[in-house]
Amino acid sequence: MTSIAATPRVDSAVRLAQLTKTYPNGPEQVAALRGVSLDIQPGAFTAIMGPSGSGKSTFLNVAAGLDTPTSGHVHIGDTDITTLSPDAVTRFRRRHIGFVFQAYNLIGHLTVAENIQLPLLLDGRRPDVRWQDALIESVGLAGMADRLPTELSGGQAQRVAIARALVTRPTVVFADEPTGALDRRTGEQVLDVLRGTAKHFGQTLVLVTHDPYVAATADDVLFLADGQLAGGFVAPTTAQIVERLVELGR
Ligand SMILES: Nc1ncnc2c1ncn2[C@@H]1O[C@H](COP(=O)(O)OP(=O)(O)OP(=O)(O)O)[C@@H](O)[C@H]1O
Repeated sequence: MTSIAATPRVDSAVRLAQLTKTYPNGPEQVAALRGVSLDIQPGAFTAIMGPSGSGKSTFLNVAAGLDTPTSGHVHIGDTDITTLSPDAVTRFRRRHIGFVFQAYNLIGHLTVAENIQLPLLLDGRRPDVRWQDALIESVGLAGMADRLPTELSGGQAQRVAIARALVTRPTVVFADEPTGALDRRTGEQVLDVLRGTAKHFGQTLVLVTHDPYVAATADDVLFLADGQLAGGFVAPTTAQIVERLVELGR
Protein backbone atom coordinates (compact mmCIF):
# COMPACT_ATOMS: atom_id res chain seq x y z
CA MET A 1 0.00 0.00 0.00
CA THR A 2 1.34 3.40 -0.89
CA SER A 3 0.68 6.24 1.42
CA ILE A 4 0.71 9.71 0.00
CA ALA A 5 1.61 12.46 2.40
CA ALA A 6 -1.16 14.99 2.52
CA THR A 7 -0.18 18.44 1.36
CA PRO A 8 -0.54 20.66 4.42
CA ARG A 9 -3.47 22.98 3.97
CA VAL A 10 -2.63 26.58 4.64
CA ASP A 11 -5.66 28.32 6.03
CA SER A 12 -5.71 32.06 5.59
CA ALA A 13 -7.14 34.45 8.12
CA VAL A 14 -7.88 36.88 5.29
CA ARG A 15 -8.03 36.03 1.60
CA LEU A 16 -8.75 38.69 -0.99
CA ALA A 17 -9.41 37.62 -4.57
CA GLN A 18 -9.37 40.11 -7.43
CA LEU A 19 -10.88 42.83 -5.30
CA THR A 20 -12.02 45.99 -7.05
CA LYS A 21 -13.76 49.08 -5.71
CA THR A 22 -14.95 51.90 -7.91
CA TYR A 23 -16.53 55.05 -6.52
CA PRO A 24 -18.81 57.27 -8.55
CA ASN A 25 -17.37 60.77 -8.82
CA GLY A 26 -19.89 62.91 -10.71
CA PRO A 27 -19.95 61.65 -14.29
CA GLU A 28 -16.65 59.85 -13.75
CA GLN A 29 -15.53 56.82 -11.75
CA VAL A 30 -12.61 56.57 -9.32
CA ALA A 31 -10.98 53.14 -9.31
CA ALA A 32 -9.78 52.96 -5.68
CA LEU A 33 -8.92 49.22 -5.83
CA ARG A 34 -7.97 47.63 -9.12
CA GLY A 35 -7.68 43.87 -8.67
CA VAL A 36 -6.06 43.18 -5.28
CA SER A 37 -5.42 39.53 -4.38
CA LEU A 38 -3.59 38.40 -1.25
CA ASP A 39 -3.53 35.95 1.64
CA ILE A 40 -2.80 36.81 5.26
CA GLN A 41 -1.82 33.98 7.54
CA PRO A 42 -3.50 33.48 10.92
CA GLY A 43 -1.72 35.26 13.75
CA ALA A 44 0.37 37.43 11.43
CA PHE A 45 0.84 41.17 11.83
CA THR A 46 0.70 42.80 8.39
CA ALA A 47 1.27 46.51 7.75
CA ILE A 48 -0.27 48.16 4.70
CA MET A 49 1.48 51.22 3.30
CA GLY A 50 1.36 53.38 0.20
CA PRO A 51 1.10 56.95 -1.01
CA SER A 52 -1.88 59.10 -0.11
CA GLY A 53 -4.88 58.09 -2.23
CA SER A 54 -3.39 54.67 -3.10
CA GLY A 55 -6.45 52.87 -1.68
CA LYS A 56 -5.33 51.84 1.81
CA SER A 57 -8.47 52.88 3.70
CA THR A 58 -10.69 51.50 0.95
CA PHE A 59 -8.77 48.23 1.14
CA LEU A 60 -9.22 48.04 4.91
CA ASN A 61 -12.91 48.96 4.86
CA VAL A 62 -13.72 46.42 2.15
CA ALA A 63 -11.59 43.67 3.74
CA ALA A 64 -13.30 44.29 7.10
CA GLY A 65 -16.81 44.20 5.64
CA LEU A 66 -17.48 47.88 6.44
CA ASP A 67 -17.87 48.52 2.71
CA THR A 68 -18.74 46.27 -0.23
CA PRO A 69 -16.41 45.67 -3.17
CA THR A 70 -17.46 46.40 -6.75
CA SER A 71 -16.19 42.93 -7.67
CA GLY A 72 -14.05 40.18 -6.18
CA HIS A 73 -14.20 38.23 -2.95
CA VAL A 74 -13.18 38.64 0.68
CA HIS A 75 -12.78 35.52 2.80
CA ILE A 76 -12.36 35.89 6.55
CA GLY A 77 -11.33 32.44 7.68
CA ASP A 78 -13.64 30.09 5.77
CA THR A 79 -16.41 32.62 5.19
CA ASP A 80 -16.81 34.53 1.94
CA ILE A 81 -18.32 37.71 3.37
CA THR A 82 -18.99 39.12 -0.10
CA THR A 83 -21.76 36.53 -0.59
CA LEU A 84 -23.56 37.40 2.67
CA SER A 85 -26.59 39.69 3.02
CA PRO A 86 -25.91 43.08 4.65
CA ASP A 87 -27.46 41.86 7.94
CA ALA A 88 -25.40 38.69 7.88
CA VAL A 89 -22.22 40.72 7.23
CA THR A 90 -23.03 42.89 10.25
CA ARG A 91 -23.55 39.81 12.42
CA PHE A 92 -20.38 38.21 11.08
CA ARG A 93 -18.41 41.39 11.68
CA ARG A 94 -19.57 41.63 15.27
CA ARG A 95 -18.37 38.12 15.96
CA HIS A 96 -15.21 37.76 13.92
CA ILE A 97 -13.77 41.18 13.06
CA GLY A 98 -12.35 43.93 15.24
CA PHE A 99 -11.70 47.44 13.94
CA VAL A 100 -9.61 50.22 15.46
CA PHE A 101 -10.09 53.67 13.93
CA GLN A 102 -7.75 56.64 14.13
CA ALA A 103 -10.48 58.63 15.91
CA TYR A 104 -11.19 56.12 18.74
CA ASN A 105 -14.99 56.42 18.21
CA LEU A 106 -15.87 55.83 21.87
CA ILE A 107 -19.42 56.46 23.08
CA GLY A 108 -19.19 59.57 25.29
CA HIS A 109 -21.81 58.72 27.92
CA LEU A 110 -20.59 55.13 28.47
CA THR A 111 -17.78 54.19 30.84
CA VAL A 112 -14.57 52.48 29.76
CA ALA A 113 -16.00 49.07 30.75
CA GLU A 114 -19.32 49.75 28.98
CA ASN A 115 -17.54 50.88 25.80
CA ILE A 116 -15.49 47.69 25.82
CA GLN A 117 -18.59 45.52 26.34
CA LEU A 118 -20.55 47.21 23.57
CA PRO A 119 -19.74 44.79 20.71
CA LEU A 120 -20.89 41.87 22.88
CA LEU A 121 -24.11 43.63 23.93
CA LEU A 122 -24.90 44.59 20.32
CA ASP A 123 -24.55 40.92 19.45
CA GLY A 124 -26.92 39.89 22.26
CA ARG A 125 -24.11 38.24 24.22
CA ARG A 126 -23.41 38.45 27.91
CA PRO A 127 -20.14 40.17 28.87
CA ASP A 128 -17.54 37.78 30.25
CA VAL A 129 -16.30 39.79 33.22
CA ARG A 130 -13.09 37.77 33.72
CA TRP A 131 -12.11 38.18 30.06
CA GLN A 132 -13.01 41.87 30.14
CA ASP A 133 -10.83 42.40 33.23
CA ALA A 134 -7.95 40.52 31.60
CA LEU A 135 -8.23 42.75 28.54
CA ILE A 136 -8.43 45.96 30.58
CA GLU A 137 -5.34 44.83 32.44
CA SER A 138 -3.45 43.85 29.30
CA VAL A 139 -4.09 47.19 27.57
CA GLY A 140 -2.89 49.01 30.69
CA LEU A 141 -6.20 50.46 31.91
CA ALA A 142 -6.45 48.72 35.28
CA GLY A 143 -8.42 50.89 37.71
CA MET A 144 -10.01 53.00 34.95
CA ALA A 145 -13.05 50.83 34.14
CA ASP A 146 -15.52 53.37 35.53
CA ARG A 147 -14.10 56.46 33.84
CA LEU A 148 -15.85 58.29 31.03
CA PRO A 149 -14.06 58.97 27.72
CA THR A 150 -13.73 62.70 28.59
CA GLU A 151 -11.61 61.62 31.58
CA LEU A 152 -9.05 59.84 29.39
CA SER A 153 -5.97 60.96 27.45
CA GLY A 154 -5.80 60.20 23.72
CA GLY A 155 -3.52 57.24 24.36
CA GLN A 156 -5.87 55.84 27.02
CA ALA A 157 -8.89 56.34 24.73
CA GLN A 158 -7.15 54.37 21.99
CA ARG A 159 -6.37 51.60 24.50
CA VAL A 160 -10.10 51.39 25.22
CA ALA A 161 -10.78 51.18 21.48
CA ILE A 162 -8.21 48.35 21.23
CA ALA A 163 -9.82 46.41 24.09
CA ARG A 164 -13.23 46.96 22.46
CA ALA A 165 -11.89 45.60 19.15
CA LEU A 166 -10.49 42.49 20.88
CA VAL A 167 -13.35 41.74 23.30
CA THR A 168 -15.23 39.48 20.88
CA ARG A 169 -12.02 37.45 20.30
CA PRO A 170 -12.16 38.29 16.58
CA THR A 171 -10.38 36.30 13.89
CA VAL A 172 -8.86 39.51 12.53
CA VAL A 173 -8.28 42.99 13.89
CA PHE A 174 -8.08 45.77 11.30
CA ALA A 175 -6.59 49.10 12.34
CA ASP A 176 -6.57 52.29 10.25
CA GLU A 177 -3.79 54.64 11.37
CA PRO A 178 -4.49 53.82 15.05
CA THR A 179 -1.59 55.97 16.25
CA GLY A 180 -2.12 58.79 13.74
CA ALA A 181 -3.68 61.17 16.29
CA LEU A 182 -1.11 60.49 19.03
CA ASP A 183 2.36 61.89 19.70
CA ARG A 184 5.21 59.54 18.81
CA ARG A 185 5.87 58.21 22.32
CA THR A 186 2.20 57.60 23.14
CA GLY A 187 1.74 56.13 19.66
CA GLU A 188 4.56 53.67 20.26
CA GLN A 189 3.08 52.61 23.60
CA VAL A 190 -0.38 52.13 22.08
CA LEU A 191 1.09 50.19 19.19
CA ASP A 192 2.98 47.95 21.64
CA VAL A 193 -0.32 47.29 23.38
CA LEU A 194 -2.14 46.51 20.14
CA ARG A 195 0.62 44.29 18.76
CA GLY A 196 1.35 42.60 22.09
CA THR A 197 -2.29 41.89 22.92
CA ALA A 198 -3.08 40.61 19.42
CA LYS A 199 -0.02 38.31 19.53
CA HIS A 200 -0.82 37.17 23.06
CA PHE A 201 -4.36 36.20 22.11
CA GLY A 202 -3.31 34.79 18.70
CA GLN A 203 -5.24 37.37 16.69
CA THR A 204 -4.37 38.42 13.16
CA LEU A 205 -3.60 42.11 12.82
CA VAL A 206 -3.83 44.17 9.62
CA LEU A 207 -2.76 47.76 10.12
CA VAL A 208 -2.65 50.74 7.77
CA THR A 209 0.10 53.20 8.61
CA HIS A 210 2.10 56.03 7.08
CA ASP A 211 4.88 55.51 9.62
CA PRO A 212 7.86 53.41 8.42
CA TYR A 213 8.93 52.79 12.05
CA VAL A 214 5.51 51.34 12.86
CA ALA A 215 5.49 49.22 9.69
CA ALA A 216 8.98 47.90 10.47
CA THR A 217 7.61 46.19 13.59
CA ALA A 218 5.22 44.07 11.46
CA ASP A 219 5.84 40.51 10.28
CA ASP A 220 5.11 41.65 6.71
CA VAL A 221 4.58 44.93 4.95
CA LEU A 222 2.57 45.26 1.74
CA PHE A 223 2.49 48.34 -0.46
CA LEU A 224 -0.44 49.69 -2.41
CA ALA A 225 0.02 52.09 -5.31
CA ASP A 226 -2.79 53.38 -7.45
CA GLY A 227 -5.21 50.73 -6.17
CA GLN A 228 -2.91 47.78 -6.84
CA LEU A 229 -0.43 45.78 -4.79
CA ALA A 230 3.08 47.07 -5.36
CA GLY A 231 5.26 44.47 -3.63
CA GLY A 232 6.18 43.97 -0.02
CA PHE A 233 8.74 42.64 2.44
CA VAL A 234 8.84 39.89 5.03
CA ALA A 235 10.42 41.03 8.31
CA PRO A 236 10.86 44.53 6.87
CA THR A 237 13.48 47.03 7.94
CA THR A 238 12.79 50.75 8.22
CA ALA A 239 15.40 51.45 5.53
CA GLN A 240 13.75 49.04 3.04
CA ILE A 241 10.37 50.59 3.70
CA VAL A 242 11.56 54.18 3.32
CA GLU A 243 13.34 53.31 0.07
CA ARG A 244 10.23 51.65 -1.34
CA LEU A 245 8.02 54.58 -0.32
CA VAL A 246 10.39 56.99 -2.06
CA GLU A 247 10.21 54.82 -5.21
CA LEU A 248 6.41 54.88 -5.02
CA GLY A 249 6.48 58.65 -4.60
CA ARG A 250 4.92 58.99 -1.18
N1 LIG B 1 -16.42 57.71 -0.79
C1 LIG B 1 -15.63 58.02 -1.84
N2 LIG B 1 -16.14 58.57 -2.96
C2 LIG B 1 -15.35 58.87 -4.01
N3 LIG B 1 -14.02 58.62 -4.06
C3 LIG B 1 -13.46 58.06 -2.97
C4 LIG B 1 -14.23 57.74 -1.80
N4 LIG B 1 -13.39 57.19 -0.87
C5 LIG B 1 -12.16 57.19 -1.44
N5 LIG B 1 -12.21 57.71 -2.70
C6 LIG B 1 -11.07 57.82 -3.64
O1 LIG B 1 -10.47 56.55 -3.75
C7 LIG B 1 -9.04 56.67 -3.79
C8 LIG B 1 -8.44 55.87 -2.65
O2 LIG B 1 -8.79 56.48 -1.40
P1 LIG B 1 -8.33 55.90 0.02
O3 LIG B 1 -8.93 56.77 1.06
O4 LIG B 1 -8.63 54.46 0.06
O5 LIG B 1 -6.76 56.12 -0.06
P2 LIG B 1 -5.67 56.08 1.12
O6 LIG B 1 -4.49 55.36 0.54
O7 LIG B 1 -6.27 55.54 2.35
O8 LIG B 1 -5.34 57.61 1.28
P3 LIG B 1 -4.75 58.42 2.56
O9 LIG B 1 -3.38 57.84 2.84
O10 LIG B 1 -4.66 59.83 2.05
O11 LIG B 1 -5.71 58.24 3.69
C9 LIG B 1 -8.74 58.16 -3.74
O12 LIG B 1 -8.58 58.61 -5.07
C10 LIG B 1 -9.97 58.74 -3.11
O13 LIG B 1 -10.17 60.07 -3.54
